[in-house]
Amino acid sequence: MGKNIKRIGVLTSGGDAPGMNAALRAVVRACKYYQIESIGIRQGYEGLINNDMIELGPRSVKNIINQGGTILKTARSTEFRTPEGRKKAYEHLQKNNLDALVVIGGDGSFTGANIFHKEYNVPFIGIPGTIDNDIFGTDFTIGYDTALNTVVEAVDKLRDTATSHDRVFFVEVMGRDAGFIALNSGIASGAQDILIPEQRDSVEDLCDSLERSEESGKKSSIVIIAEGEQLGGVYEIAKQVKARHQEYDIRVTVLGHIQRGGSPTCHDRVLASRLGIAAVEGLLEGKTNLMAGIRSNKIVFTPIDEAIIKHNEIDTELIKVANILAI
Ligand SMILES: Nc1ncnc2c1ncn2[C@@H]1O[C@H](COP(=O)(O)OP(=O)(O)O)[C@@H](O)[C@H]1O
Ligand SMILES: O=P(O)(O)OC[C@H]1O[C@](O)(COP(=O)(O)O)[C@@H](O)[C@@H]1O
Ligand SMILES: [Mg+2]
Repeated sequence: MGKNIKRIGVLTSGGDAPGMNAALRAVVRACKYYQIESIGIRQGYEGLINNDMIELGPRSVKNIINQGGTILKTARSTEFRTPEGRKKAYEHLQKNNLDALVVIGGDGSFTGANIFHKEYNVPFIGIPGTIDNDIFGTDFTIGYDTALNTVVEAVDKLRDTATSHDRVFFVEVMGRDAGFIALNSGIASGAQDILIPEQRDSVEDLCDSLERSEESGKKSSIVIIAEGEQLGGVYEIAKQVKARHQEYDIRVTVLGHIQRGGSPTCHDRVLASRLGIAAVEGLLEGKTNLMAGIRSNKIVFTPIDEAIIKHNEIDTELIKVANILAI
């Protein structure tokens, strides 16, 4: 076993994501399997700063594989962004004899862990947990598949009412700076147009698309807009379309945090289970400053700097698919 790791601290940080519990369960059970101890840190980095931790064993994580959210709770900790906050965190880490950390979170959480490592040399491995799927080094982040399915289910319902009233629906989905949720849910829910931050869009193009839809005989349309869209917010975009087409009966729906909850899909549970075990095994092999991810269905470790700085490109084939099917 590498680096004398006997006690691992595990935390969930940043925005919660369905499947974080499944990842926690896998970390705790892998620790037991490899005969080391696992300690749960509550509320992300806040728990390190406030010494809020709990010993975990295989039975402490029973009945959570199917639960959304995170039983450890999560936080966006402003104090951890300060050297003083991280000093307190390190003191409590030492007090609890933690030899390494598993950080389940997004790019922000990894940035924090990286800075902490540079200052105090604490080994850590990150597990990508965010619905946004915006992390380089993995084909999928934990929670993304569940969020996609939630969006598709919701848009299917909107389609029923859109069709009944011959309306145009503008639906805003999450994705702070990324269009993965929008693009994939848009294809799966049969959207007429999909607006994502990675692409240059214009209200003119959007109107063209809606006009084409009318000309081809469609009586109602759904437009999916990522919250990070550069053109502006969904209400503003809807207003601009209405100004050009007063005859359109437009409605706006912001799906919001409903996308962050719910029981994780099979895909997210399996992904989380694999990554949780990989993170523990990585630490025991002496690995650090890496993110465990999955690419082409194989576990891969990516340097954390790369995971933070690089970005997954939007697949242009998917954009083509969306365009062809909107005919
Ligand atoms: N530059 C930073 N320095 C120290 N800690 C950071 C930094 N960026 C993020 N963090 C920590 O990670 C937490 C989670 O980051 P956030 O961006 O909110 O979510 P996510 O990890 O989901 O991207 C922050 O609340 C903060 O405690
Ligand atoms: O939960 P909050 O603080 O309202 O933040 C909302 C943001 O969190 C997300 O749901 C997930 O982002 P992170 O996983 O990076 O935290 C984004 O899609 C959204 O922009
Ligand atoms: Mg983030």
